[in-house]
Amino acid sequence: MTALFTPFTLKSVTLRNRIAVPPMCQYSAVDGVTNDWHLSHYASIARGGAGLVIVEATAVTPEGRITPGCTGLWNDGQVAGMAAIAAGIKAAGAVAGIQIGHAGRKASANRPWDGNAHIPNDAPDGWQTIAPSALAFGGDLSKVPQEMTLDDIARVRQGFVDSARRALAAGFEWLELHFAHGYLAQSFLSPHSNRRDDQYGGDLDGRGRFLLETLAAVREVWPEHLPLTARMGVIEYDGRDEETLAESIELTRRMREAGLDMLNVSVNFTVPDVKIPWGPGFLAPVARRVRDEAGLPVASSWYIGDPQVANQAVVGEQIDLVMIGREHLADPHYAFRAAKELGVENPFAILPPQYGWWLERYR
Ligand SMILES: Cc1cc2c(cc1C)N(C[C@H](O)[C@H](O)[C@H](O)COP(=O)(O)O)c1[nH]c(=O)[nH]c(=O)c1N2
Ligand SMILES: CC(=O)[C@H]1CCCN(Cc2ccccc2)C1
Repeated sequence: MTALFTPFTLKSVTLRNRIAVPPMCQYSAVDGVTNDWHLSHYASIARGGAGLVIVEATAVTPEGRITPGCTGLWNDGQVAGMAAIAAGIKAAGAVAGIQIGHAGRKASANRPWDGNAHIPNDAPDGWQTIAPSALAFGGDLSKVPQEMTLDDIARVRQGFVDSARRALAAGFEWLELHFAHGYLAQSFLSPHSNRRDDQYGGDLDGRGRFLLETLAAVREVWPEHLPLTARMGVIEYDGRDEETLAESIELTRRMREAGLDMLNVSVNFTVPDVKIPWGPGFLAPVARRVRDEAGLPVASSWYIGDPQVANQAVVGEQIDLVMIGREHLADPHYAFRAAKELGVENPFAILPPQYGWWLERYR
């Protein structure tokens, strides 16, 4: 059996293979509401044969969007569109997941193809950003955020809880908390961005509190039998990697005890000037370390698109689930192509019969 194409069971959910489409912003929503772009995008990518499709970072409050085009679940009017997307993913045979988050000091930005930079607060589609401390990310994201009050923290934490309820109502069976990539939760954890001197800052207990409290609060409303996961940066590549990794693994242990079912291991992106050693599967050994030392299944990502690299990452028990992003943008049928390349028997069964029946018979 080719490891990449073996099923994976987490709680009561079984994926048909180890290939996941990670969340990838489409920047195409209006007031957080999805439309036909999202419906066709997610259905067509799910038809490619991946086991799990995770819908893009979806904001838990309006000011938590990265751009004005980001999706939201901060109100009930956003549920119907998400329910149609979840149904389309399931109809294609994949498990429907969704990521919920808050962009923190990286919010209120233009779409990448509109320059990626912060939108001024007084512009029609800009807003005041909030974060653990009044420290700007830097570069094109130079707006100084407002330091969050304890009420802000409680409101955003409740936003995660309410969005999780709406995700469940929409029919999603896999929830991922966005604790990575320099957004709000990650910026609580990092000493680079969290200089608070109250119970949400200081040592790991303080800097990890928002993440742990949010996880515990979401666990209360997310059914025990469905996977509750988080994506978290565990390494910054800022010269302090050993400390960052040790803290991240310790926090992951605590989150596992609080009900986390899997960690999706990623990079921090908390500060702009870092030296990330990009390369095929470069993060897999780091993910393996988190898996072994924190004692829970892990997913991971970043340049694992080559089917041989992806398969090896599973065979070598580095990661349990391979998140393959950009390759799916280039080819929604990535899983079919990988199956052919890895010599899986009957790769045509990976695709829906509308496509597979013909491709198998007339080559
Ligand atoms: C267009 C686009 C949009 C997003 C992303 C990427 C890209 C290209 N990525 C990161 C993505 O999930 C993935 O981890 C990275 O792209 C690395 O994997 P690949 O090297 O692309 O397979 C991303 N990550 C995340 O946690 N939430 C998100 O919403 C997004 N959005
Ligand atoms: C929302 C999120 O986590 C995303 C938004 C888009 C950029 N992502 C990070 C990224 C950087 C470089 C290449 C691919 C991806 C993070």
